Amino acid sequence: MIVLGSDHGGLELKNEIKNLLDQRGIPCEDLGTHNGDSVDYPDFGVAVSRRVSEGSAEKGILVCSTGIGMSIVANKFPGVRAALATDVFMATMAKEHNNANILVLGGRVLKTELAREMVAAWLDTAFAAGRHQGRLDKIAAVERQLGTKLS
Ligand SMILES: O=C(CO)[C@H](O)[C@H](O)[C@H](O)COP(=O)(O)O
Repeated sequence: MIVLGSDHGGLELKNEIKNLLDQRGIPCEDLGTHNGDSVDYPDFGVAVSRRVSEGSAEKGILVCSTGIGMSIVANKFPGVRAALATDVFMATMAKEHNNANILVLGGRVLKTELAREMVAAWLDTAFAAGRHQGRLDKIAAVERQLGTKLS
């Protein structure tokens, strides 16, 4: 299950991504926003990140105008590794090296076709593990030390 979220600045691209997931037969749930009214990106970033952090969704995709705000929000959540990507190489590395469980995109940054290629690259790439797992373990250790908790 992939959960999707956007603000008004990411709505159009999020809808395109939902089409891509539907075409590929990948189950997804759109947690909003559902229309073009101005909203606050943290509300939707939290909704998606909470689901991934709790484990009720395996992955998430977040879109705001730039992707920056959504990245800031998502990476507050324990166990979330949210990656803001702007090209196919970054989207690929986000999975291969970082095992990112949330991909973050900028709706006012990316052309639709590029974004679709990026999502496909992120989905189709395998985590390389090995030395990269050790680095993720260090991030998880920092999270435990800082005592981040969901409330
Ligand atoms: O990109 C964003 C945050 O990083 C959000 O999409 C904001 O909405 C963006 O800052 C644009 O805001 P506006 O209210 O549409 O002017």
